[in-house]
Amino acid sequence: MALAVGMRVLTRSLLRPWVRGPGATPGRTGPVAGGGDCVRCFGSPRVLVEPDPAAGFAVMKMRNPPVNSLSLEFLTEMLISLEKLESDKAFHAIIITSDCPGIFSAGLDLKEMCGRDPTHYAEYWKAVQELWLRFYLSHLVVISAINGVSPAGGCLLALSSDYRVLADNPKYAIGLNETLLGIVAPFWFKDTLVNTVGHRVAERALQLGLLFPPAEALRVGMVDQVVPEDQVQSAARSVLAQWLAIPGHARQLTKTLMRKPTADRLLKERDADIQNFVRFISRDAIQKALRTYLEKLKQKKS
Ligand SMILES: CC/C=C\C/C=C\C/C=C\CC/C=C/CC(=O)SCCNC(=O)CCNC(=O)[C@H](O)C(C)(C)COP(=O)(O)OP(=O)(O)OC[C@H]1O[C@@H](n2cnc3c(N)ncnc32)[C@H](O)[C@@H]1OP(=O)(O)O
Repeated sequence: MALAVGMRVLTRSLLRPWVRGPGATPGRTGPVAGGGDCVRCFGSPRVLVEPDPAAGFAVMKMRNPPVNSLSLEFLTEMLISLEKLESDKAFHAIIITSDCPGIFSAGLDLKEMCGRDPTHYAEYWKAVQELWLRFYLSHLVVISAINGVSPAGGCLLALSSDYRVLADNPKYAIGLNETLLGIVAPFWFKDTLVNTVGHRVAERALQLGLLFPPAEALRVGMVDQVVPEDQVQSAARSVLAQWLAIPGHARQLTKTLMRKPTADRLLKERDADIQNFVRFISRDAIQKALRTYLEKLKQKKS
């Protein structure tokens, strides 16, 4: 309910034409980060959408610095942008990438799961479920251009796309590292990983909280392609052409056929999953583990 209200407010206030570049004003064309002109960018403070309707796709850039952690507001803004693109017949695909150098996404925002009350945890988890369901089942082709590190929820986001291109940088590790934080990846994170890399690789990766550097990620099938860092966006665009050449209805029905059973598992027990999360995350031991982890991240700097 709160999410629905929040989304209505955000839709009204945030989804206006958005033009990037020094001195750019809304409604005008301006330069964009990757070069070239942004004809009609739109979006919200944390999500920049660069549409190319003539080519049938849009680039969705995450920009929630410093690390694109998936806060409630950020999740909501991503959902709204995705819904807007899905409801526009001009778009058949999106490329999701990051505007934060070196970071695709640091995953779920630990501050949303630490020191808050059960109502907040429930609202937050519902938004996490919603984003996964929308991306995982989207009728659009979703390509991840992974231009940075992507642990846990960042990895889940990438795994929810149809194809993953990862920049070849040893720092850009990807994986579901929840156990390293003393928490447990829920069954639908696990199912998404199993569907991608198979049961044995997933079992080992999940228990050990493995974060795979690019070559390893490619070897186990966690990503589909590893390319030099400066070619991630162009590689994503090239592969998109192949996906868009397939008759859309046939591809979409096939995607549904492959993914619906996994999504249905969550859809059937959404409320129970929320309650389970709230119970788990509220435990003193889990709260302590998360605080300690956040503290370690801070200490790493000093
Ligand atoms: C029986 C039970 C069964 C089932 C259980 C039921 C339910 C399931 C329960 C729980 C599941 C919950 C699932 C969670 C999934 C997640 O996504 S958890 C998040 C995991 N993420 C990480 O581990 C990444 C942590 N971050 C990093 O490793 C580094 O920050 C990173 C490599 C991304 C970048 O490094 P660097 O560039 O050096 O930046 P800093 O480390 O200095 O970070 C900058 C500031 O950002 C803050 N920060 C980093 N990550 C997060 C985050 N995920 N959330 C919030 N904040 C984050 C960091 O603290 C710094 O803040 P500061 O500037 O110090 O204020």
